[in-house]
Amino acid sequence: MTTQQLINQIQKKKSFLCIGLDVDLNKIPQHLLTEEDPIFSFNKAIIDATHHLCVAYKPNTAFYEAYGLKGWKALEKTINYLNQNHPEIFTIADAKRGDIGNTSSMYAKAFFEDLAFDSITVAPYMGKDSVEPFLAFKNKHTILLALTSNAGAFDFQTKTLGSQELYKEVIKVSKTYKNSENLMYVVGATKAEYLADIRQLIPNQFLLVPGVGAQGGSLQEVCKYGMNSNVGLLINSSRGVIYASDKKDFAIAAAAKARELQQEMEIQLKLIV
Ligand SMILES: O=C(O)c1cc(=O)[nH]c(=O)n1[C@@H]1O[C@H](COP(=O)(O)O)[C@@H](O)[C@H]1O
Repeated sequence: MTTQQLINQIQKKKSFLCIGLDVDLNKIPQHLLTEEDPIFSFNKAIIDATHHLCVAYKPNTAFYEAYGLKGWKALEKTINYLNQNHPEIFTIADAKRGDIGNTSSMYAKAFFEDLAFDSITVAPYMGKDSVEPFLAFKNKHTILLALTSNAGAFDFQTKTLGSQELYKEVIKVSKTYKNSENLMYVVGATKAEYLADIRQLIPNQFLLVPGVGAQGGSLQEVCKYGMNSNVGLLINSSRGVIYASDKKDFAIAAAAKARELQQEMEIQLKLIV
């Protein structure tokens, strides 16, 4: 998917919501456990109920890998279901990969070709030759971890390297990579006050912003500091949406939560026109 197609979808749906499909069999409604593929059944119900309210879905691969082959099959069925029924939706494989060049190439093939995701999250730590193999794919997007939402982000990412913080160095150096136009960045919603500085460095790039809902980040604060004229934000909520209810009404409850977030986003969108 091109960035322009993503922008068009945001304008049409008046939403820049990304729903995280982080499926935990201990948290989904227990009646689904008798189904042949409970993870896929859960995802399908959530997607059917919410696809008109969001522009992206982000399955975090850990939640699938944890269930072995069954989990991977459910991930494959989920991405195929999205690509066949909702090709306008932006899909994110939250896999946080990155390795030496030939290994990164294989990760990129796995997620961009075999599973046909639009994007993947990548850790920047191993540098240029670990990131560029992902960037080589046309109309696919590499979402680099810049400043993450967790407390551990302060261990390294905000430490000063030379004259500036490491996360700023990551952003600056990554802009010199081949095909850097395919880069997006992760900035945690819990670090909203850093977004003004980040926007100085990357005014136009899309940011994936997880951490609203369960982690306590504020959608309004993120928009205040992070929004650009194309919106430039994908705000993710996983647990806050998909586990709104653990009863039979779970998909309806998820849609109600997604609607709440979409409506807040619609208000924010009015501020940039
Ligand atoms: O890359 C991510 O998506 C990510 C980066 C980050 O800094 N913080 C973060 O929470 N995430 C992911 O975003 C999701 C957040 O889930 P909730 O806290 O349930 O909304 C999880 O899948 C996390 O792995």
